[in-house]
Amino acid sequence: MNIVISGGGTGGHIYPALALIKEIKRHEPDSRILYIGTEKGLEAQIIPKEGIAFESVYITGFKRSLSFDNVKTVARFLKATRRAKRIIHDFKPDVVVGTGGYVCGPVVYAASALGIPTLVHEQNVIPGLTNKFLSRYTSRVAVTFSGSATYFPQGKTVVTGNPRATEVALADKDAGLASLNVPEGKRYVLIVGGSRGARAINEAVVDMAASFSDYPDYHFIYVTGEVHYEKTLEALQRNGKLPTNMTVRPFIYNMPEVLAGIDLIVNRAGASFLAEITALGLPSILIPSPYVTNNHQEKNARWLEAKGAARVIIESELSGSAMLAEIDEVLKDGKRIETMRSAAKALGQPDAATLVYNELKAIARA
Ligand SMILES: CC(=O)N[C@H]1[C@@H](OP(=O)(O)OP(=O)(O)OC[C@H]2O[C@@H](n3ccc(=O)[nH]c3=O)[C@H](O)[C@@H]2O)O[C@H](CO)[C@@H](O)[C@@H]1O
Repeated sequence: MNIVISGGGTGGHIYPALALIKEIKRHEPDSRILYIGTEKGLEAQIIPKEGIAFESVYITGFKRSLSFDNVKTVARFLKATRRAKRIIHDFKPDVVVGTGGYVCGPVVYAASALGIPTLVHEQNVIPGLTNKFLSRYTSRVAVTFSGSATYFPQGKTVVTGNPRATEVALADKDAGLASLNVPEGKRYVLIVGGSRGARAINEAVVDMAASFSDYPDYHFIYVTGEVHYEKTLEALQRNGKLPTNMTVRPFIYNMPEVLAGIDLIVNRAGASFLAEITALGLPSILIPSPYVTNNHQEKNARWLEAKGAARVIIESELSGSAMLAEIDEVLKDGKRIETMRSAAKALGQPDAATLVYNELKAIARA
């Protein structure tokens, strides 16, 4: 099966695409894959690193409010669609897939105009604008949560889960910790602010890092986000020497393996991360981003909290000490952590990638 796949802007749209590519390759090692993204999105760094062919189109997102920029965006959309049509025509895929983010708009639209079967994958409970628009033209819509099926046309919408869940469930847990060079025999806490890092979480960590050494049984793995790395490291060092039970990284490229080895995650509440956490049955402390459409991260987080899988701290109530107290409260209570683990696991969908692959087989040109 030859596939063009598009998704981008942030990791939450790119990693499900990568997980799906891995699943396709697992079944069909000879399949040809082409990824279409934008030069500005994280995909331009991540995809070529994975050895996958990458082409780009130029496109920006629509503003939800009335704005002259939207006129320019329409012009860019038309131009990007023409370019996507040329790329797709030359590559001759059997199916075209979009995993969200505005770059999918021209790519999936171009494919359906060319009569090529298409599928979009939606990671969130509340769908993004691009997927909603595209769902009118696609052959299939694959959703992560049954609750979002109501936003899409009936008859072509299927509940599959997020393909990244499968990748994480198959990950080697010892390899992740070994790659970070962390000491053995600790309780491992990963602190991360989604795929791009989060200023509020970084401030809380800078504020509390000096106290990490009061918890020698814990090892803190802290991901700042690529663009925040230098400044955050400087701020940490300004507060004194880095504690020895702390590892700081700008980004982690082998996240599935790292997630498989840790005991607790402190994070935003992006949908792909949540699919990973639940596939593994990993307890979490979630600080939803208040800066997203329809406050959807808080809805994601409250869903896990209601099932007993996660604790939630609202950003306005976040401080270094609140975060550290919550981490310690979860980790020191063996019974609580077990309950959180099984509650998270019950929500996991580890066969998601296979379900999406089966849909692709069903619609692909013979
Ligand atoms: C601010 C914003 O608009 N956020 C959205 C974005 O989040 P964001 O891009 O942060 O996405 P998620 O938190 O859902 O997922 C991040 C992905 O990046 C990976 N990762 C992250 C950090 C790292 O160092 N290494 C790494 O590999 C994670 O394993 C995961 O697969 O897309 C998600 C959905 O798709 C949405 O739910 C989020 O609301």
